Amino acid sequence: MAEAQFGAETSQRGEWVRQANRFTDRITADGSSGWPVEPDRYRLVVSLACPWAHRSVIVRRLLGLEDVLSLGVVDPIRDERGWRFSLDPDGRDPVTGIAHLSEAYLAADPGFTGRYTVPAILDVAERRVVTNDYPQITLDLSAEWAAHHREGAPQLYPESLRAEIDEVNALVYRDVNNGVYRCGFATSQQAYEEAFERLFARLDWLSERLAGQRYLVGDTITEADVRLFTTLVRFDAVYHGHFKCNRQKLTELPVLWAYARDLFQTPGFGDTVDFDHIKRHYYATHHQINPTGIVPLGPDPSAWHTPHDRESLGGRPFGDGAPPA
Ligand SMILES: N[C@@H](CCC(=O)N[C@@H](CS)C(=O)NCC(=O)O)C(=O)O
Repeated sequence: MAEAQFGAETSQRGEWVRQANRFTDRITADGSSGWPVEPDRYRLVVSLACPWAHRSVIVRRLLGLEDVLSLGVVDPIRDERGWRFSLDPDGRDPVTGIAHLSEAYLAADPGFTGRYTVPAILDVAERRVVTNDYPQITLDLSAEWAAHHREGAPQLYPESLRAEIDEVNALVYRDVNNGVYRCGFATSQQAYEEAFERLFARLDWLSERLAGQRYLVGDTITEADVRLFTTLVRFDAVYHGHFKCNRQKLTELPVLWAYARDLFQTPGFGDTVDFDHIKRHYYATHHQINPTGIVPLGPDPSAWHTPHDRESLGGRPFGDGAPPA
């Protein structure tokens, strides 16, 4: 199933072209979208393996939204019906009662034929997907859910920095976040090489930028750091080998490695990383690029805890605010 779905997203030149997000409704503070922000009404469903979903897990935690927006975690290994709640008792999500995420997609649109993707926010009572629009989900957690943020929550998407954050995010998305997939899912040598060159050129650009500043935009953590982190933290575990992104390992790129460790050691980042889910998902489910399904034992993750020495660059992770508890 996964192979056929990936086939539909492969161009004639062998390039990977990601499907558009189908459910783009927004949950808003004023309810004008028809989906008002409301504690306990919605459920965020993620795979801990998935970098797009990981963004929302980090942002939810940094903003202290755990008590108002619950989290469902699917099994990193999908079956023929896609993501499933087989980690939960009786194989059902304890809040919505569904066994497969596809049930919530089909409840929203019985004719849906795309991939059933995470992250998705479900309306609990209706057991249906409201949105799988992952770039908008995190921005809305910042802007629309502000009334429910914890005290001292950071401004991840401040008005004054939005243009710069958007600009950095667009480049990081094209060349890095999605760039690793374009390497891994390329089906022609040329498409792979083009994606590879763009990826590492952008990592060089990021290294230069981050050599003199602690965070990507401004002097505190923003949405831009969250988005880059979820790719960097997977780099050596899966992208370097499985997706053939192997000019260097992250650990061989000193600035980015220190930057990634700095974030990893910040509450909300490293404590949301699950290397077991990450490695099993990528290596065991992309049969077209790893037919044996063997999951490598390395790399040793203990290096993530070594000192990063980036405090001297100035900046404080949460500005005047406090880290999440
Ligand atoms: N919604 C986006 C991005 C989210 C995404 O790709 N999530 C992956 C996991 S990292 C997924 O859910 N894949 C399900 C599948 O391929 O069937 C998309 O449709 O491409």
